[in-house]
Amino acid sequence: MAASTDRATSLKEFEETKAGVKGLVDSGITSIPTIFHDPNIHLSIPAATHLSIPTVDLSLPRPIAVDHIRSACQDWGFFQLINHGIPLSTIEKTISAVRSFHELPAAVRSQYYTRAILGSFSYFSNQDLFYSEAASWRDTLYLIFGPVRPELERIPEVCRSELVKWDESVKEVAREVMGLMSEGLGLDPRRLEELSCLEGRGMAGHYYPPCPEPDRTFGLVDHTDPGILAVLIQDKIGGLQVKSMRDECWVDVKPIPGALVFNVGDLLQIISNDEYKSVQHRVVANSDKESRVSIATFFTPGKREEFDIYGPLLELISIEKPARYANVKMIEYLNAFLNKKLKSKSQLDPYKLLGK
Ligand SMILES: O=C(O)CCC(=O)C(=O)O
Ligand SMILES: [Fe+2]
Repeated sequence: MAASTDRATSLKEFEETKAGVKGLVDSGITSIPTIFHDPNIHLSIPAATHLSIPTVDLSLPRPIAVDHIRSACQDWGFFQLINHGIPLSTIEKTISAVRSFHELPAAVRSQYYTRAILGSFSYFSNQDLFYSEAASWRDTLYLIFGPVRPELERIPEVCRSELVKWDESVKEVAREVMGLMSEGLGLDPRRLEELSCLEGRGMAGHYYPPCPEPDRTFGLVDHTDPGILAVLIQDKIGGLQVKSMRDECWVDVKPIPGALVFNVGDLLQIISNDEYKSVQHRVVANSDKESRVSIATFFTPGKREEFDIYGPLLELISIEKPARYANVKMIEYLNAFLNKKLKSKSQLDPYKLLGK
């Protein structure tokens, strides 16, 4: 059989188990199937240990917090937020609810296995399984909280109340941080919120089982996030790495108990006219003996009608700083993301204006 047919068959077989990577690990495998062998793994140079992403303390006086957030968004595109008011116990409960879903018996969780994002809840392994060069060592549950209200009864009971509560908590902190980010751009604090940037919300509950050959694959290949902002919580295992813009090396995002990891998405880079940066990040395959859990909430504009267009904000454009991007039709932009492999050129490129 030709290699590509072989691969297609193996992908299909894996998909049909509906048990994800967790199912493979539970079957007792000691080596990973070839569909997971990543041809770019040699680029997986170890992270630079002397660097770390900035930490922002939200309890500092507002002008100082604005300043810290502005420089983090300009220089790193990432920061960890502490003293944000969400109790550690809430974060721990949310993480453990996602873990409980992924650790349900295979026969139970497989009933939820689907790639159809419609209907507010889905569970799958690798959103780009059929487009990517190599699969990654990760399963995901995905929820849509807005702009369309979720059908709550579709969310499995093991994690329903925790994830609904988490959506409310994360939205409130994001409201506050978007205010500071707007101010950091010299805009009215409500500017991003008025653009409906809090309304589109998707939540990915990732599960990274221990990998028997962590040198052959990734947990999540390098990518940028397409939307406005992502907010992540993670357990103590670690594995998330960010590409430093200055040194071009990978930097570990060390888990800080209770911290929220914020990162700028491609759309925020566009509307801020390159003031804030959307930066590549990835997750190495889990070499720990316990599974890793992380939960990312993605904020995108809720306005997605035919006529809803987003581009560099007029207040940020001048003769000295002309617009660097063309306008984006939101509905086309979001559809393009759903149909591409994660590891591909960022969504910014097609909108870049030449000569800038
Ligand atoms: O699991 C992580 O730490 C990162 C998740 C992430 O980057 C994503 O879902 O886009
Ligand atoms: Fe991401």
